[in-house]
Amino acid sequence: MGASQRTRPFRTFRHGISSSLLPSRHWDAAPRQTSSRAVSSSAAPVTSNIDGSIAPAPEPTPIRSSRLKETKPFSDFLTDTLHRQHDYLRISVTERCNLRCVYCMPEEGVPLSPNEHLLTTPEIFMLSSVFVHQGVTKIRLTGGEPTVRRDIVPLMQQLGTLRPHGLKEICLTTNGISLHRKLDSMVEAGLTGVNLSLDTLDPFQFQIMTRRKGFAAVQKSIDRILEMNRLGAGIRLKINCVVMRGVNDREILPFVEMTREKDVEVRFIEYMPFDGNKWSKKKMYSYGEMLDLIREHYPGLDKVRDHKNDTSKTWQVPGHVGRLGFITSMTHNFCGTCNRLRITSDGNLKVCLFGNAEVSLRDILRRANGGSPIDEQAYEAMKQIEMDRRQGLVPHEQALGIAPAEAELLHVIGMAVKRKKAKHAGMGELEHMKNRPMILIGGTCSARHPQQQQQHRFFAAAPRVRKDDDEKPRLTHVNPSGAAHMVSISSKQPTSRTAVAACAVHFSKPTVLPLIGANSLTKGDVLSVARIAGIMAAKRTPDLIPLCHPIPISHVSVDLELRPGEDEDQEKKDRVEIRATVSCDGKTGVEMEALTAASTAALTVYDMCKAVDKGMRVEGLRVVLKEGGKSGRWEME
Ligand SMILES: Nc1nc2c(ncn2[C@@H]2O[C@H](COP(=O)(O)OP(=O)(O)OP(=O)(O)O)[C@@H](O)[C@H]2O)c(=O)[nH]1
Ligand SMILES: C[S@@+](CC[C@H](N)C(=O)[O-])C[C@H]1O[C@@H](n2cnc3c(N)ncnc32)[C@H](O)[C@@H]1O
Ligand code: SF4
Ligand code: SF4
Repeated sequence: MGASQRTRPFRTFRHGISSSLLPSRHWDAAPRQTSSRAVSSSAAPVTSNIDGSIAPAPEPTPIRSSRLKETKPFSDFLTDTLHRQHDYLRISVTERCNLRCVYCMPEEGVPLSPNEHLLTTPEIFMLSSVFVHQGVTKIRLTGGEPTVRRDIVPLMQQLGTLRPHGLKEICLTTNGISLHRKLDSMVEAGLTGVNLSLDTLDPFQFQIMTRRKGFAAVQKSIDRILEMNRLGAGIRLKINCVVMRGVNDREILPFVEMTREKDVEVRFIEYMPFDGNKWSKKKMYSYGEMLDLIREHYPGLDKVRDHKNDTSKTWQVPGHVGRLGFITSMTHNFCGTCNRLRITSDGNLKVCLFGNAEVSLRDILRRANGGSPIDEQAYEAMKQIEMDRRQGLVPHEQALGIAPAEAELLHVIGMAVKRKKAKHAGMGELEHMKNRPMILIGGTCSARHPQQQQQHRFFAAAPRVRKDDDEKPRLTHVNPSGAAHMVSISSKQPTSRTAVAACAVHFSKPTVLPLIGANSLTKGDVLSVARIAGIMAAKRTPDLIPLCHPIPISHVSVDLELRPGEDEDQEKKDRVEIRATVSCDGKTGVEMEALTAASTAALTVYDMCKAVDKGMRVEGLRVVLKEGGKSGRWEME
């Protein structure tokens, strides 16, 4: 992308859309490449913006790129109102993991998104390409555990093709379990840095902290990196060690010793609270305490100058080859120089690690493919449409293809970045933050008050009609004498069941969504309050819906996503999309609970926004998935 595109002010873009973002040099006379292989690491440097494969690249010489850096103002889309320039993109490539670290994941793992919700490799590449052409110079692949993604190496190869366009670093954060098997091909693809998580140097303690075996495999990965570096690979290696008091704090000094002869940066991370990780202040070992402990044994410990965007504070023991870093998320925030954006594995852009607001980039991309996930074949077809568009064979207004997606992506990214706050909730407040996903409701709702177990007094809702053997219709919620009753489920076996319900609140004004995203409505944090309301409502369903059984719910989550309208005229309005998931181990399904959760969350959004938009509509309440019980899995088409 040329300088003029990079500096184009955001407001100007809103009104003069799309084609200017695809400079003709990217398209004219560009040879069409027909396979995804064409974008592998060995391909000629011909990538373009979102299509990534068909344009002549700028010369990749260091002199020229440094000159460009000096002369080009940074992209306005990636610059926030505090002038922070976001040139570092973290992409989560999977939700899965082969470990269960005590500070990160519950023992049973976390509920995974359906596969089709996750970004495909072409989608990750397309998004990366857009960001790189706007000025992102560093991409970190993370997760979950990124190495468990089957196509992680081909993905990295594709990202490697963005290097001539300004991408300087391709990094990986990994637990190292299977890295040694993929490392060589990753380095060949362009991997420049590995942050490897290792919290202990004791194999038994490893098993306690990760709830899995694998210490030897991690060592193998570290050894292989160091060996490749001795051969000149130049992989920047950092070891991430989360310090928990009473668990692994006795290993701080052995880790410092590791830097004596090994060229690594060992980074001690302050233990952060995440939902379900049983965080407590007592278990958090602070930066100050760690420094005191290390200084006691290494009095000459020296401060090393940090790069302005580093999350860690760097130190070195004189004479040691390696260095020490401290990630002080809990005690000293580093938000003032934040240069990070993140994309979740299901394609949402998050402008802050602790921020609540997310916007879906995946849906914008997929709209350009008629709403379907973009696989390699679809990606090739989209590129072809774009070629045809450039040659006038497809009308410019045609919604399919790459150009409309790219234009909308930049619009949405720019809006989200502009809404980024100065810092997250504030240090110290982190431990009290309410905006975490409330995944597990646990025993509290299943242990209902005995009064809640009684039959319900109301039966105004239309009962289901079932036919008896003699074909006479029978009302299932009414007994033979005509009195309302709850259908007996005593003969049913409990099974694990899940239901997902969805709906949306559509706004009549374009001003509301940004206010919610910036959390600046006078009534408070709309998304958090609505989420809690939905969860509470799910638990109260049998109190609201006549003849509904009280069910021992084991899990409720309510997700709310801000979706900007699809066009300038707001024809498809800005909306908050709501999705409620409820699970139980019970004898009857939980779709009523899911519907109640989704609708209550929607009503709460309505309540909190009615002062700024009286024309809101709650729409599309429906069950989208049911799983478990006799009928197995059902999903709305
Ligand atoms: N507050 C905050 N902490 C972060 C952020 N990104 C990473 N961290 C912290 O940094 C730790 C290590 O993360 P890594 O994935 O290794 O990434 P990193 O430290 O940002 O990576 P580099 O700076 O590129 O080495 C995480 O466990 C978090 O504690 C962020 O955006 N904000
Ligand atoms: C979530 S992991 C994902 C990448 C990869 N699976 C790994 O472990 O490196 C990214 C980083 O977050 C850190 N992390 C996870 N939970 C944390 C917590 N509660 N406090 C501080 N850091 C945490 C991990 O140690 C790891 O370095
Ligand atoms: S820290 Fe990484 S390896 Fe450990 S459970 Fe979390 S995602 Fe998995
Ligand atoms: S908490 Fe948010 S603003 Fe602060 S450094 Fe992390 S991502 Fe940036």
